[in-house]
Amino acid sequence: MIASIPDHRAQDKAAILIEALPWLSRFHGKTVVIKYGGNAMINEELRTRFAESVVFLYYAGLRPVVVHGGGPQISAHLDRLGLESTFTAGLRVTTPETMDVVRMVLMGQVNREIVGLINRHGPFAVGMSGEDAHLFTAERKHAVVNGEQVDIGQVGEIVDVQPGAVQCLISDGRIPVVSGIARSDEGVYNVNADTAAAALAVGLDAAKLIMLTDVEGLYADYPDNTELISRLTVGELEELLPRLSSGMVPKMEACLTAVRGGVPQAHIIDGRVPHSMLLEVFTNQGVGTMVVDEIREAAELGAPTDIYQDQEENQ
Ligand SMILES: Nc1ncnc2c1ncn2[C@@H]1O[C@H](COP(=O)(O)OP(=O)(O)O)[C@@H](O)[C@H]1O
Ligand SMILES: CC(=O)N[C@@H](CCC(=O)OP(=O)(O)O)C(=O)O
Repeated sequence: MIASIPDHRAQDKAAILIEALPWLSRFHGKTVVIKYGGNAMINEELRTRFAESVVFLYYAGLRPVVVHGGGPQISAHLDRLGLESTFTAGLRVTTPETMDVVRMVLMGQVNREIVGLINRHGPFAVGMSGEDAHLFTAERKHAVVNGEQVDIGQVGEIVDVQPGAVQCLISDGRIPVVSGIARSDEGVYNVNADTAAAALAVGLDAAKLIMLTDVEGLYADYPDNTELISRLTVGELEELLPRLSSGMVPKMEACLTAVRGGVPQAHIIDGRVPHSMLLEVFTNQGVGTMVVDEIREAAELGAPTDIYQDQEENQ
């Protein structure tokens, strides 16, 4: 009997699947922290596709951990209550009244919805607040405007991460879904979700931090020029940071914290594109903006680079 040859479409699918092989091998068993921003969860279709991608990563042998935001959802709820949203240097000015709404929307609405969507596929997702089991401990953070410190209320800066409870969930085959609220002996704090995701990625020694947002990645000269920067070293990012504007500031600072803290790669990708996360993890071309530490990368590849040569020349 002669075996029938599959048509071209089936062969194309096989080629796409086999392209993922080196990435499956590289990331098998590795923890990947995914920051899911409020702007990338604006409709049911996107939220459903996001949950599918997370479950796909899980079945592919990675250990996904989700840290979610919900800024637009918090603002919408404050608006319904007749309360104004005020941001200073990209951070929400958080009065005690605002803090109650932040906590309610993040844990009672956004976290529940993500957990529910992932759990359509099996008993995987477990929701947690950064307050649980001392996951995130914070201190009060001040914003800096024109070199002056400005009081922005109950906004926190994470000073300690105890990832034990998250690690237990991962070992038990679960997908932790974490909101960026932090505790302290004085009370609770509202933490920017990008910052919380970076702190957790470092605490878990993650192989990657992926941030989903509502743009393709980091643009070189936003808003005048939307040319995408596809790869950037921590040194280049440090130089660029003072010229960035609000939304991207916490995001790029978070990439810097993660990579400086030992996470090999941090990525900003477009959460409006269904399954963009899978394109980032499993395809050769990648998507969005990737931040790497050039010295660490060179050491892993075992190849001499200009940096090492420069250092030798300077010695
Ligand atoms: N250089 C830049 N490149 C891309 N986007 C930028 C840049 N500077 C500012 N932004 C803004 O940052 C926004 C993303 O940040 P944010 O609104 O906080 O998203 P999220 O809810 O995903 O955390 C973009 O929609 C864009 O308007
Ligand atoms: C201090 C601070 O600004 N906290 C954010 C927390 C949510 C968040 O970061 O959500 P996105 O990722 O969707 O922007 C806020 O209150 O909006």
